[in-house]
Amino acid sequence: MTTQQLEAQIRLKKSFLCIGLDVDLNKIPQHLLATEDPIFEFNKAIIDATHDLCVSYKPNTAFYEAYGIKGWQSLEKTINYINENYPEIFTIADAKRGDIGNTSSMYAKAFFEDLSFDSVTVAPYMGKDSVEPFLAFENKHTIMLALTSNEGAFDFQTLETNGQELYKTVLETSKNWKNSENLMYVVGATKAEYFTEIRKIVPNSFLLVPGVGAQGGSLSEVCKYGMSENVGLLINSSRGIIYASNGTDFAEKAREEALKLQVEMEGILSKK
Ligand SMILES: O=c1ccn([C@@H]2O[C@H](COP(=O)(O)O)[C@@H](O)[C@H]2O)c(=O)[nH]1
Repeated sequence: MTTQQLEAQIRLKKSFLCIGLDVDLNKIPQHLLATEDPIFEFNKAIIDATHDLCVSYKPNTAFYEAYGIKGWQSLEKTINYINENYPEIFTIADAKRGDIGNTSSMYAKAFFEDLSFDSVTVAPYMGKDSVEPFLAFENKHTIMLALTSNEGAFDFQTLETNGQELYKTVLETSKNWKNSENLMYVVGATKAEYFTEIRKIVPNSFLLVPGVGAQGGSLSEVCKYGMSENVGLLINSSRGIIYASNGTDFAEKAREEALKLQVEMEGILSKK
């Protein structure tokens, strides 16, 4: 999917919501455990109930890898289901990969070719040659960690190196990499006060913003400081939506939570 197609979906749906599909078998409704593939059945119901309210789904691969080969099969079925039934949705494999060049190329093939995700998250720690293999894929997007939502973000990301905070160096340096137009960045919703500075460096890039909902980040604060001319934000909520209920009404309740965020987003977009 191109960036322009994603922007068109945001305008059409009046939403820049990304729903996180972080499926934990201990948290999903009991009745699904009797099915052959509880993870897929859960995702399918959530997707069918919410696809018109969001522009993106983000399975975090940890929640699938934790269940071995069966989990990976559930991930494959989930991405195929989205691509076949809702091809307008922007898909994110939250896998936080990155390694020496030839290994990164194989990670990129796994997520972009084998699984057909639109994007994958990567860690910037190994530098340019670990990220450029992902950027080489046309109409695919590499979402690089910049300033994460957790407390540990302050351990390294905000430390000063050569007179500026490391996350700023990551943003600035990566703009010069080959095919950098395929880059997006992760910035946590819990760090809303940093968005003004971030927008000075990457005024037009898409930012994937996790941390609204269960982690307490504020949607309105993020939008106030982080919204670009073309919106440029994908706001993620996972647990806050998908675990709204663990009864038979789980998909309905997930829709209600997604709708609350979509309505807030529509309000923000109308004032833009
Ligand atoms: O800085 C980051 C980067 C990634 N995440 C991931 O996003 C979701 C958030 O889930 P919630 O349940 O809405 O808190 C999850 O997959 C994280 O691993 C993040 O939270 N912060």
